[in-house]
Amino acid sequence: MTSIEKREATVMSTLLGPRVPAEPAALAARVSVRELAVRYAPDLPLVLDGVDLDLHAGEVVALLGSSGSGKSTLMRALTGFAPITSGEVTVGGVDVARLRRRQLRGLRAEVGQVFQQFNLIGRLPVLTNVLTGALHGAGPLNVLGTFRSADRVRAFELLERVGIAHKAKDEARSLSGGQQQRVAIARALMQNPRVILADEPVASLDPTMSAVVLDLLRSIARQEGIPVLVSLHVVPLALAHSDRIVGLRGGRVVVEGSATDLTETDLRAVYHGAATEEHG
Ligand SMILES: Nc1ncnc2c1ncn2[C@@H]1O[C@H](COP(=O)(O)OP(=O)(O)OP(=O)(O)O)[C@@H](O)[C@H]1O
Repeated sequence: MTSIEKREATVMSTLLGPRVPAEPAALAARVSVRELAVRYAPDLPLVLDGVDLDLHAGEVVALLGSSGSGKSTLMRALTGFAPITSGEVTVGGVDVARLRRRQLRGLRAEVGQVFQQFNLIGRLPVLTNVLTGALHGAGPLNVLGTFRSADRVRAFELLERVGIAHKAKDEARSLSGGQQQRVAIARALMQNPRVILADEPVASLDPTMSAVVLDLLRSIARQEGIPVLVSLHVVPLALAHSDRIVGLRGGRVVVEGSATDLTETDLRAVYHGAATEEHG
């Protein structure tokens, strides 16, 4: 350790207090949710109630639940877009509820998001769409509206990674749904994300393309070590393309476990249970 490093270490330990043995990086959850409750307004009921969730490097976790069970709200809470009424949400060790607006922007820059409707800029070339992922960070756009060449190289590599580099110059709107979703994934990767949140990413795709996109997310999770949280409405897709399942019903986690161990009873708890409660 140099003398500067020693001085920094002393300052940090003064600021942070005695050193607590850290969890090994590979075991520490990238995302941790504890006893999360969300209420959108004081006069509205809880939308999430006592939710626990961990996301680890390299895993795909599928979020199941009927419409209105709180899947999107849980994802929004991870980026501070849903109010954290009580409980704790940490992303990369950062307590989301404590962040000020500017810090929240920083956090969002490190969270890759993939949506059902792709959210690309249709009239812009595919490569430019991927490059916009870099804008979340330091803003490498210069006054002429062009991007740094290093970013262009990286964006092209990411298009190769998702298998559509040959479409780099095409307008995004000219691509098929499956291709557009792969552009959206490349854009998310351009952010060098700590985690990827995919909210119903295959709801607009046919079964073949759904499998391609979910396979891609899984290979990214494994190869890049990025946890992926994906909400899905099609149970067989969740079973085939995720490592773990978290089932929400009425804002509570009612099922949590390995995708290979999910039983009919578990599924009933997630779906039929809700219907029984509502209509019974
Ligand atoms: N901004 C908001 N203000 C008030 N209530 C909201 C808001 N957003 C969502 N809700 C309510 O929270 C509940 C959960 O909604 P959410 O969108 O999280 O469910 P979901 O499981 O993602 O549903 P879907 O599968 O239909 O997308 C619903 O009752 C919804 O009406």
